[in-house]
Amino acid sequence: MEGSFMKHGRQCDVTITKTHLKCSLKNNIGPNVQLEVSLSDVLAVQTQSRENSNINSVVVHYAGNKKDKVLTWEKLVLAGEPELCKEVNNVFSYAFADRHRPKHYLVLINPRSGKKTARRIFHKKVAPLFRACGTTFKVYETTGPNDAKTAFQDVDFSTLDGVLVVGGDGFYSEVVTALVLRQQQANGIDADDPEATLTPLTFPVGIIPGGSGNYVTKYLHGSTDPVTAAIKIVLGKTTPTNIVSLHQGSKLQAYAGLLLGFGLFGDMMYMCEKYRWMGNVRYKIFPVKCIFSRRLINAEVEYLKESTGQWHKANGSFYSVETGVVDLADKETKLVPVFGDSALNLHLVTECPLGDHIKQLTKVADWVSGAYDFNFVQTERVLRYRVSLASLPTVKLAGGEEVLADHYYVNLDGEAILIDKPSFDVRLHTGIFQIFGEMQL
Ligand SMILES: Nc1ncnc2c1ncn2[C@@H]1O[C@H](COP(=O)(O)OP(=O)(O)OP(=O)(O)O)[C@@H](O)[C@H]1O
Repeated sequence: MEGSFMKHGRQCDVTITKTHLKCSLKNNIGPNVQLEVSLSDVLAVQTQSRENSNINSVVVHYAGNKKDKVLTWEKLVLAGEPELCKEVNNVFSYAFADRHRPKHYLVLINPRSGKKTARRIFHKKVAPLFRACGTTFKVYETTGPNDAKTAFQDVDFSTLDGVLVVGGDGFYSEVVTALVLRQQQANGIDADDPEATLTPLTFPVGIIPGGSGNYVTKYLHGSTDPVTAAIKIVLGKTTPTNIVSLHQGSKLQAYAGLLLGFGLFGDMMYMCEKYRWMGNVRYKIFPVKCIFSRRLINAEVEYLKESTGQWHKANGSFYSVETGVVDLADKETKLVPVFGDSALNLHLVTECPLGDHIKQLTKVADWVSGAYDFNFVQTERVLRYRVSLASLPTVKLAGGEEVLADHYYVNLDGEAILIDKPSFDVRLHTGIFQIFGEMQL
């Protein structure tokens, strides 16, 4: 369709094709200003009638592209005769007839995430966008750790188009764990059984970054901007993602959606959690301190190889036993994140000179390819693995239970989990849910 509107008192000729909206804004002192918006970037269209006037307006909300993969919420306001505005609205309704956009969300906010700004981020930057796009939401603010599941009481999950997490990676993992557990309970599956096959979630999960690291959003959108994340959620495209279960004894500890690292990474996270009051500066101090006091841990690692379907064994002393749930794969000179891979890359880091170790860790931190191509890093593509710490000293508790005498930790999505049993199990569960957004390579 074609039509002439007014924009800020100037004539604006609009053409809407099957794929684009094109505007040509008359400019008296220079060439006309052209604007072209792909219909796939249109977030919503509203028509507004003006009191005591025979002119209405159409507001087109769309995603604008800034540099560094950041998206902006843009509005094009066009004034025109009521019939013309109605026609524009009809054209968009027709063009969008077969597109499914989420309509109703459950939003969980961790008010203590990062710099404690998650609440403000959601209400000031995200909620107005959702409202403009006609989406409704129910908000729950947690009152402390492990409170996310309280939000699920009285929620009819069949009416939800998604659950949104406003916070950091640790909170994402807490919410995902609570959602996956709820789904298993509803389907009579014992999540404490490491052999259990999990039932997937029936709705996508989205993240509005509000934490300190925000790596899941960084990996997925290439930016940690909350408006970009909100726009991706409104656009409704999703990516399948995996989780990894961590079992100790006969108990599920948690599900990880980002990473799981035992040894050095666990120690680093434990120290960062212990000194949380120091703010983000702790992430600069303690990783370095932990590298200089790195400890070798005697362990036997059994792993189920993807290629052979057979169990294999590695015995020795390791600085770390680590896996990315979102894998990092070599692509030209960079490491790029891979969601929903068919296997885990298990990295076993063995004895090596400190300088080489720092070089290797720096490559990982800088996302440089070849970060795992060192002779002291053994990498295997696995579906699951078991770490046995049977050779480490243990003590008997009053109740007779035997626990490890020293403290060891797993870094699970940025949270430190104490490993006090002589073994733990890690298992990949593929395609357990969809996450809002598309990979930006
Ligand atoms: N209301 C709350 N008060 C205190 N802690 C909370 C609350 N709600 C959730 N938590 C806990 O806070 C922990 C950290 O939260 P989150 O991941 O959002 O922030 P972060 O650690 O600053 O960010 P990142 O993980 O990206 O570095 C989570 O493990 C979560 O269980």
